[in-house]
Amino acid sequence: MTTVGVLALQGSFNEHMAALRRIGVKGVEIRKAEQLQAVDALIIPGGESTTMAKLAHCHNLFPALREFVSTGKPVWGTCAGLIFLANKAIGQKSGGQELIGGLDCIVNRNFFGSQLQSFETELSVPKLAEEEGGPNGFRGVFIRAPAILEVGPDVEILADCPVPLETKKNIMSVDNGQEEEMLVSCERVIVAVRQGNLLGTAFHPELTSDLRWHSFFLKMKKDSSDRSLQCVPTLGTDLEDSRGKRHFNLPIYE
Ligand SMILES: NC(=O)CC[C@H](N)C(=O)O
Repeated sequence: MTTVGVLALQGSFNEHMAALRRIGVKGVEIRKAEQLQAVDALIIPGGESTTMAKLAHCHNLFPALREFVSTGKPVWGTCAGLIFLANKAIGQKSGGQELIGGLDCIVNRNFFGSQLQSFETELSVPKLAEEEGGPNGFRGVFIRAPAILEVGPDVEILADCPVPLETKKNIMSVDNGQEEEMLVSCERVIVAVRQGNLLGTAFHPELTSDLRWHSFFLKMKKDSSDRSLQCVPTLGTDLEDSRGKRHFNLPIYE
């Protein structure tokens, strides 16, 4: 049976665990390096990437996380998790932050502005619809979200979105009490990518009732000899884990 690890240091790991339960896949909260050996795929949730990096450093998780990425097992970073997976992040707090790396892209950490500039928008996701069915659109929940500014040649763009007027007007991005100039000249930015075994989304699919990104991720596999990671939809039900503990699905945005 497929087991998916969810990095559970900080951020929206509970929501990813609940999404996995809803599609009938076993999720395991990962807090220690050795736990990674027992999982087939890994989700790095949204939250706050600097804090997550400090916690990962304290728990000596970086070597094991980098090793996991290099094995070719599927790894999905959502929002702060996307920043964590990127080869380069700009707009970091002073002193910088450690990244896992592997995803050949440059992200801007708080591209869309502060928490107050969080927004929701309908994204066009043809690749997701092609592989998972359903509508061409997906409700993107962007919370103090990053954006992908540049991608390498092996990176497939799965979704982009127009830069909101508010972001364009915001030529100052405030971080750590310091104002830093951020000129927004582009009309659209990239918000979802795939590169081999790595998936990155700048938004939060785990906060919606549309589970297609989770199911899409579970079908990513190391090479053609691997069986795809199976999932059995159990929409709308609450599940017991292997120890008989009952978990209730969390409220989601409809
Ligand atoms: N919702 C999120 O994960 C926000 C990420 C945040 N911009 C960061 O730097 O970590």
